[in-house]
Amino acid sequence: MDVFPNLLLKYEGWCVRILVEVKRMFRFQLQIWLMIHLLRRQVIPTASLFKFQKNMKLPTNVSGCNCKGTCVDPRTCACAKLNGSDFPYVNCHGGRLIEARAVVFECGPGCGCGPGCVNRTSQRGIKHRLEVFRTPKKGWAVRSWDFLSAGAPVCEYIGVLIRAEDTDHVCENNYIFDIDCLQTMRGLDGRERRLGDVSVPAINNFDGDDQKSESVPEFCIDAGSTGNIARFINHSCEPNLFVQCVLSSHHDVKLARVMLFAADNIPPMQELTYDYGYALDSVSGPDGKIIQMPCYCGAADCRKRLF
Ligand SMILES: C[S@@+](CC[C@H](N)C(=O)[O-])C[C@H]1O[C@@H](n2cnc3c(N)ncnc32)[C@H](O)[C@@H]1O
Repeated sequence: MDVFPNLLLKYEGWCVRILVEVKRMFRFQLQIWLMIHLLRRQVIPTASLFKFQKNMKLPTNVSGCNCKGTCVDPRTCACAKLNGSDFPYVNCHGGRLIEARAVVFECGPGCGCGPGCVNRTSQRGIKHRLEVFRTPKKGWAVRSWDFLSAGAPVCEYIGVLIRAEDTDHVCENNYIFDIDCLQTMRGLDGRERRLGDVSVPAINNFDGDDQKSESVPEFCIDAGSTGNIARFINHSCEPNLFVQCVLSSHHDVKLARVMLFAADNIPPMQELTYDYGYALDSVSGPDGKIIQMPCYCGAADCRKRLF
């Protein structure tokens, strides 16, 4: 008489076990599907970490402001003072850069304020859904699934921080970004033309005109082997992003962080581009001969060459 309830119990046990197994398999499959989907579409939601070349001496951290929580008063915040007694960001939608500057001084590890401070806007990683896609003539490119409003931080240019002299022997690396805040500011087809007057702070021997002729980058970011989505962003002669040098932990402009911000309101799925800022005939090969590269940005005022 007891056999029947025992069988029922056993059957129930099997059912539960099967259900648990199916659930586990489903979860595993879902994970694999998500991974394949992300890899295929290359939607990369977060920024990767910076790496440094061996033997690279990094500048010491500066002591920052004494604010608490979030910085609000530009008259008392030491970091705001470095930005001309103003905050470079407006506190909306996680921070928007008001205007392009030679350098933005953000709050850093030496500051009293917390991670929610508006003057740490560029330090919060990628906030928009960016996608790498294939173009017919320019290889890979980047677009956003989300609307980007003017001044929104898009991503940092991440890679291995190296000395510029160590790239001289490197041929065929399309992913090297020279850290040159003056060039970024005053580049041939750069932001200056688009944005008119910009502030160049007189600090740390970085006072614009005097340095103009000496502007030779000492360091660069090599995203050839390690990088993030920024390495896939193409050049345009009429870009919708701009490069902004940012200092947060130290004040060495030669080693500034390189951030890309939206220059305009950018509708979803529009290719994201910035001005690489090359001067024409400025790139030569190992034999010393000038190399030219055609530009396929398609802008009405395209220079027809990247360099
Ligand atoms: C930083 S990578 C950008 C991502 C690259 N398209 C890829 O497939 O990896 C720079 C290289 O992309 C190509 N590129 C970028 N912008 C271009 C443009 N406007 N016209 C032609 N080629 C471009 C050039 O080969 C350039 O050296």
